[in-house]
Amino acid sequence: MLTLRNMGVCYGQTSVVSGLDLTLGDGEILTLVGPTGCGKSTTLRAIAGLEPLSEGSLTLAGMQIDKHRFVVPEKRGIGMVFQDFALFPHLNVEQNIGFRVKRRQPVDYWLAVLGIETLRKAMPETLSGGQKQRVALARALAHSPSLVLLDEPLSNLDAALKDSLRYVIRDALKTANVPAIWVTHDQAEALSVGDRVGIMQAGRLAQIGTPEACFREPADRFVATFLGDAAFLPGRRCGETVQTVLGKLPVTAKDGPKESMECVDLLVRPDDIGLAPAAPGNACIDWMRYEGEQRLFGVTLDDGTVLKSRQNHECPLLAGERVAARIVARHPLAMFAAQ
Ligand SMILES: Nc1ncnc2c1ncn2[C@@H]1O[C@H](COP(=O)(O)OP(=O)(O)OP(=O)(O)O)[C@@H](O)[C@H]1O
Repeated sequence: MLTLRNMGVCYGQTSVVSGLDLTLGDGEILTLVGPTGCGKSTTLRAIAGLEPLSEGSLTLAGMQIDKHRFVVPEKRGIGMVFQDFALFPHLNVEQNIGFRVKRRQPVDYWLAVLGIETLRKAMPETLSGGQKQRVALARALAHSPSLVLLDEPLSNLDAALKDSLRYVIRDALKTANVPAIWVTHDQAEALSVGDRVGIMQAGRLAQIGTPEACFREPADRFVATFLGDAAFLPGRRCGETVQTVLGKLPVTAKDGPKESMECVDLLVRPDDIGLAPAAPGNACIDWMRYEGEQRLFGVTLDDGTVLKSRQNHECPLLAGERVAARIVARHPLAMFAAQ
């Protein structure tokens, strides 16, 4: 288990990470996403002991660490997986995995679980990127770490391999039942492999929660737009519903300030909008992008609101056509104060 309390990190006088609070349970995978330079790698480096804490504390496997109590990286029991694999070039696969591991059993076990038994005598330079990353993960897990940190583990691999290897890594972490923090640039990767997702902005956690909660009920507009295509439909609040040009819609109405909002914007994603040919309709198609399995449409409603709609690839609508746009989402929409 890992606990961060108000953790902060500075480079010189510059604070780059601050106020991080989180607890990772046994076997829990947290994915960390955010724009470039927001402090994701620095957070991992501080947890690993490669940067000192400037504020707050970190508790890991009974060790309490803060700016006065430092524990060297080798004593933290953390397994690291990097984007450049970082294998020892002069050691073969089983020697890499077994490096400083006293027993043979975990080496054989992770060779088998990760499907690389036949590569045990291979040298790193003869391996593909995907194979190297499996070896790097096996090496991290063979030490029975109390935490695994993964810094962009898939970013040096091609798209098709990325999609399959992400689940291989997730399954291996779950088999080991070890908590992990997995930094990625890829929102789809973060949402699909994390038990929870943390979205960072300018050194702070803007939101942390289950992938579904962060995607559907983002804490703010930054999270809403960072996690996926987002448009905002203006409306006027009346109780638990909001009156918009697309009808009266249910919203996620809960906490404090939102209660007092009257003029609001509702988060609508491309999958929330249905289109049908209609004259006169209520909208016009501005453009269409063919994506293979689907088509993405840019649509302007008659009141000037600009939205996107994603449809099946067989949808025959074309740019310039009049359409009836409607909300097809079956969940209440997230609501923000109007801007
Ligand atoms: N060794 C360093 N000395 C000074 N500043 C640094 C150092 N390493 C990183 N920074 C700065 O700290 C901030 C956070 O960097 P960090 O690498 O943690 O961001 P990141 O979210 O991982 O970015 P990316 O997604 O591009 O990898 C950036 O402004 C970066 O320029």
